[in-house]
Amino acid sequence: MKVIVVGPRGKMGKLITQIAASREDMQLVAGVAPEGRDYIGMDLGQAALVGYDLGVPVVDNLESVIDGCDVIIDFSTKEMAMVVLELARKYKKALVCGTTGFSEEEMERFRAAASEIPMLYAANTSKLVNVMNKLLEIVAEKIGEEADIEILEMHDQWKKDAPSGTSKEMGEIMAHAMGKEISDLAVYGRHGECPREKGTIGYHSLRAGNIPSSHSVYFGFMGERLEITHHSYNWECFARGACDCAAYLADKAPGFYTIQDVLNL
Ligand SMILES: NC(=O)C1=CN([C@@H]2O[C@H](COP(=O)(O)OP(=O)(O)OC[C@H]3O[C@@H](n4cnc5c(N)ncnc54)[C@H](OP(=O)(O)O)[C@@H]3O)[C@@H](O)[C@H]2O)C=CC1
Ligand SMILES: O=C(O)C1=N[C@H](C(=O)O)C[C@H](O)C1
Repeated sequence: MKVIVVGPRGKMGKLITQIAASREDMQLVAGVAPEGRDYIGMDLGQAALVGYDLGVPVVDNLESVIDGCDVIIDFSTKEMAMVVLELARKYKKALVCGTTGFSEEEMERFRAAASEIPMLYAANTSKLVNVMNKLLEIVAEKIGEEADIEILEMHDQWKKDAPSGTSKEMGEIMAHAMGKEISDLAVYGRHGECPREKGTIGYHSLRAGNIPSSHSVYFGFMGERLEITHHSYNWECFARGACDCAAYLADKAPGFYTIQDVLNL
């Protein structure tokens, strides 16, 4: 499978390139970086600290290399992800997007593209986070309406979006398990009525140091609480998941695929 990585110098892009380079079922064909960077033209293996040359370049124009790939893996910015999406559609290439921070209208553009290309969007590509999502679905369905539900996420100081894509997805999963829409349940920060209506979902975001990612969901009752938590120690679990998603698309027809399809959850 021939792979292009967008943002190969980023925290995720670097690891994705390193993992793809180590896989026998993947061949890297280029990395795509923003215009003007001093690593444009460098060998992708050097730019992404793979440790050896890959014999393919980092370029600043996806369109100049897109013909040579089967799949594009994008973990960049929400602006660049939209450019990548339109080019993937134009050239009929499979796309894995793990970038976060999109509006509902932008998410709809990913879903619409699925009629033309194999499209996999995943706000979190860790296996254990997606197992956690299954647990949240069960708990919210059983006791969500009676609980004070709080989502607390922590990330590094550089993360641009808040709440995280994962916590937004967790909120949606719990709302649907309660037969509701998240837009009717979401409360951002500790504002508004006190105590809050049961079953509403509070979002809290912390940004500190180099924390890779932590998500906790608290279900508060009187006299007891249930906490479900995932911690990642680095970004490797997400990068491995991203490569698994790309491999999953190898023989797929156009359609909207999810990480649950990949993990068979
Ligand atoms: N789905 C998941 O499981 C995960 C998702 N993410 C999401 O992935 C995204 C990236 O995260 P992270 O790696 O931490 O961020 P970084 O800021 O470390 O990396 C982003 C990369 O995108 C590159 N970039 C920016 N603009 C362009 C452009 N126009 N063309 C090409 N490349 C561009 C940057 O280039 P340069 O370095 O030159 O500035 C940078 O290398 C975020 O939205 C994050 O939330 C993160 C982890 C896991
Ligand atoms: O930016 C990150 O680091 C992460 N972003 C994703 C998100 O917004 O949920 C996934 C994971 O939490 C790491």
